[in-house]
Amino acid sequence: MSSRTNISCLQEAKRVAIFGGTHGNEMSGITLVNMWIQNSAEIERNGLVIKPFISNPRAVEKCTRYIDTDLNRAFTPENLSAPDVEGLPYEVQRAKEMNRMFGPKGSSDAYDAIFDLHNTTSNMGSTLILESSTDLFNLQMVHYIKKAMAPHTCSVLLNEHPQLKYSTTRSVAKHPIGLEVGPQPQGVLRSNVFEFMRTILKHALDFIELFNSGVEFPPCTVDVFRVQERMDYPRDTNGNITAMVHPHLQDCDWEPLNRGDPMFLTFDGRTVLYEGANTVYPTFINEAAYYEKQQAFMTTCREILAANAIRKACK
Ligand SMILES: CC(=O)N[C@@H](CC(=O)O)C(=O)O
Ligand SMILES: [Zn+2]
Repeated sequence: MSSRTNISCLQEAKRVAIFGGTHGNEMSGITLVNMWIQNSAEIERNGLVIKPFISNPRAVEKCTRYIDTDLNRAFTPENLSAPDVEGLPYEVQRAKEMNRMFGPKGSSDAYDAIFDLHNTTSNMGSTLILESSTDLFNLQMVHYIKKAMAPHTCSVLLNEHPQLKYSTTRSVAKHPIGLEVGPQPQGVLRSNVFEFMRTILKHALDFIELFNSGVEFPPCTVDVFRVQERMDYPRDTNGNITAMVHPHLQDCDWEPLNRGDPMFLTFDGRTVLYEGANTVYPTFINEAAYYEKQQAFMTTCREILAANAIRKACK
């Protein structure tokens, strides 16, 4: 069998957007994107159109996650097809506007790749977020980035969960990639987090430039953490939180949580144990933005995805 048999030929990626300020209090992406809007030399690549863009300028101005509703949940088919009437929530208007600029979502006119820059208050380190296990272009790209970032770890979170997947800002692109770097408090810029995000993006753009130049990427595997379940805080009958993330779990993102391990510490000093049968890998532990979403952390399971070799399709 010829070695060419398993090469997937994919379309060139010509138009790329970099979103910062999808959440107006996540300062690394906001600062990087504003910097690149001023001077784009650092993100320019041969044959690529790259658009740095502030997704939610009103939220950025107020340094708040959103004005009316979470922009990173707003790119639903219902919202995107809603008529342009007065009085729509600001983020729904903005989603429709961005869908016209970078989409339409799901169409051949959509941008090829969108990098959406986020920060977390959790101790997740550098994380790439994927929405599909079958997007070969993205799998090859995250493989390239992980290798380039070594010896630093870059984790991959895969959210394909039928109920827990949400309609992200980046989802208007053919290849949506989230960057999630932490820990960084909301409204705060930390130089280490800023520099990690900047370096990941550099490698990502290098990958796209190489791909477009005709380089072939051999088959690879990618270790991912697949979203499994959302875990809420313990609550009383009125719905008020009655416990904190246990000190043994706090900051232990991506580390195994086994049956019988401490999970929460109630205000009156009781330890609540994890009772699931299988080992899971928690992430987004004690993320500030998720209190309103009734989520203390998310469980994931480890999985190894395989990707075909890829190269640019000949026209
Ligand atoms: C802390 C935070 O904002 N995380 C992002 C994750 C993502 O982009 O998928 C969000 O919930 O929208
Ligand atoms: Zn965010």
